[in-house]
Amino acid sequence: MDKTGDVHVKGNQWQRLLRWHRGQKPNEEGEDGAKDEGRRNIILDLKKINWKDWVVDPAEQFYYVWLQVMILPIVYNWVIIILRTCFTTIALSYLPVWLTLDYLSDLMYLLDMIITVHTGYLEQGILIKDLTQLKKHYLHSKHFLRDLVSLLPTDFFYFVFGIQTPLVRINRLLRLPRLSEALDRMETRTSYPNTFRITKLMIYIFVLIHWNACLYFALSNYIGFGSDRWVYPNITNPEFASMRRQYFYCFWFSAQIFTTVGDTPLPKRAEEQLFMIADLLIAVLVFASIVGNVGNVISSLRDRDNVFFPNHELVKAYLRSHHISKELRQRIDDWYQHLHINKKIMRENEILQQLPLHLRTEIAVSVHLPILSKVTIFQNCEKSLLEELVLKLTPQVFSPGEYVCRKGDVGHEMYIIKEGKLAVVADDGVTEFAVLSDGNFFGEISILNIKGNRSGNRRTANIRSIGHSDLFSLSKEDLTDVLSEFPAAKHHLEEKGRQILIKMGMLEESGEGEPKEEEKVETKIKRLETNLEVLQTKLARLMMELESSNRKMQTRVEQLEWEAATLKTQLPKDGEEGETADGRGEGVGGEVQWEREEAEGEEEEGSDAKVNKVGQGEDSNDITKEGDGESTKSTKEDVERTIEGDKSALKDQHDQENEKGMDGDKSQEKDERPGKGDGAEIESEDKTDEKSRERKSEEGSERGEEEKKGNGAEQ
Ligand SMILES: Nc1ncnc2c1ncn2[C@@H]1O[C@@H]2COP(=O)(O)O[C@H]2[C@H]1O
Repeated sequence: MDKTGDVHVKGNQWQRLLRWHRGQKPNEEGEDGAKDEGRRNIILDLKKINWKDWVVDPAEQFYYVWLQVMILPIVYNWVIIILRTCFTTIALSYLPVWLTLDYLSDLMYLLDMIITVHTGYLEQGILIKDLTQLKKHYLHSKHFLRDLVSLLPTDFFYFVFGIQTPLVRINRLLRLPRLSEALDRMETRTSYPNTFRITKLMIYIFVLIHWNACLYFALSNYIGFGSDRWVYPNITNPEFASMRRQYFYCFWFSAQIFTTVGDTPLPKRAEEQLFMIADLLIAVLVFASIVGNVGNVISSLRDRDNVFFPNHELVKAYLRSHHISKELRQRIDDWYQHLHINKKIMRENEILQQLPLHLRTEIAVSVHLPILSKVTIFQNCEKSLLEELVLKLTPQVFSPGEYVCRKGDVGHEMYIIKEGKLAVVADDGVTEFAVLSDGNFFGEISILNIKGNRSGNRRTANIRSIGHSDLFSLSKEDLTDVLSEFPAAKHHLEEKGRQILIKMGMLEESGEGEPKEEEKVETKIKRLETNLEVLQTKLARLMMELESSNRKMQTRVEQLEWEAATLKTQLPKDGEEGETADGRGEGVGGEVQWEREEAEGEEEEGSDAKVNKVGQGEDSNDITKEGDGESTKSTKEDVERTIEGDKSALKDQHDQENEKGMDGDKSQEKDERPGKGDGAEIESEDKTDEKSRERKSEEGSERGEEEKKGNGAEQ
């Protein structure tokens, strides 16, 4: 692939990634194509809807739009019902219009109820879409009762009170909570929440003044138009007869009260005074809420500015109190001015802190991805790494002529140029070695620990901003974190740094560095070999120990067999002597025998241990000692257990044989068949006698030898 083709493919990759982050599908036809496809999808979706099981998700756009639509009938009822009730001329003059609008609003109320039944709700975080459940939920809720009452056909009261009494429709005002739901939704969605809040407040105040105006007109009518200066003038007077004049006069009168202007005629009658008292009390609240809300909006605007831009006032005061030079102060002012004019936001991490991490990442990616896509080292990196990286970037702005770093300083971060031009300059500040621009990076050499870098962690050059420069800084720790997972980028960065160092003659000869590496590898191999030898010796020793303990076990098992056989041979005699003598003799003899054997075992263990200790190397002391101890212990315990088991087995056997013997004598008395069992028993007894004699002679010789050894050792 040629160079341009490569760049094109990369560009597409970045565009696709960017689209993915903006929640769009990659579409080769471009933005318009995507929109058309979106529209087509909506139409297809509408066709596919099964209206019987249709359920509205409260988070989706349709629900939001419907709520906005519902603002109209609710506001209509809140404004017009009272107007028609108090201004009868207005009610009767436009009656067909009012009736049409009334029943249209009723239809919308009905539709709203149907939509509410079909609106899903969350239960344990899951949207319930089952219609029977939804119906049950709505019918049991307090909203249902309110909605139902607000839609009761109270218009039938027209037949009782007459068509000029629209007050019969007062129940329509009960839908007010739906209005506040709609306005709350709008407030969370709008991009201008402060403007929205002020508008909402003004609408509320307008409705309040309107109601007050209507009531004032109704009270004036009750007292009598023009009966004093406070009430509405006589409507027979042509100047005050028109409907428009009537309404505007009353509205103006109310507005004066609620804005606490108070330039209204003095009330004379008790009804008038009561009305004024109530109005003035409400006016205090209204005024307070206006002042409070506007104050809130202003302070939130100031807060926004303070978060978006550093507080210039504070810095100015500080500079003044410390008598900073005029020239420096001017530079600081310029810097602030540049931030404000170009809307450079410096504290984006702080602003976005309240958002969850995944949303913050998406925002950061969509804001900074176009810049990062220009940086060569990050062009092929994985999405997850980019996301990680993008959250660690800190924006910085430098003024013209300002130094970003100076040669010899310790490097703590590297920089990526978002916008602007910077020069690599000599110490005289004039000679330019290179000019860096958008998408370039610098400051990596001093933080990368490049092998052979003579400057170590010091900056190798001065970097000066030519104009205003927008940079991203990336701290050494964050860069190390990212690069540890992304070796290709690390290699690229190091390579670029090495090239610069070679050009500057600041890289130690490659020949000097390599032997050190080789030496390291050799030492490692040697250490590994020594470790292997030690392990082999340990293994051999363990094998030896295993063999010797096997042999010991075999000898002891043989001894036990021999003793068992000896006891068998003694049985006929003992049987004659009686049980007690036999048991005692066996017990004493056995104990003596086992004591001797244990002593032998201990002697042997001791000697083994001595041999081991002599043979152990320095490294393996602990392991071998532990191993020895445990194996010896376990062997000893096993043998003891075997011996005890055998002893009891022998005793049982002996007892059984005694019994058998006695039984045998008895049975012999009964069973008179010749040769039954006797011959065989006598033969076996003879053989065992021979064997036992041989064993005893062997044992005697062994004991003699051991005694000799023991004496020798004592001597
Ligand atoms: N000749 C050069 N061309 C481009 N960049 C350079 C040049 N010399 C130094 N730099 C960059 O300037 C940076 C100064 O700080 P560092 O030494 O950390 O890393 C250095 C390089 O990234």
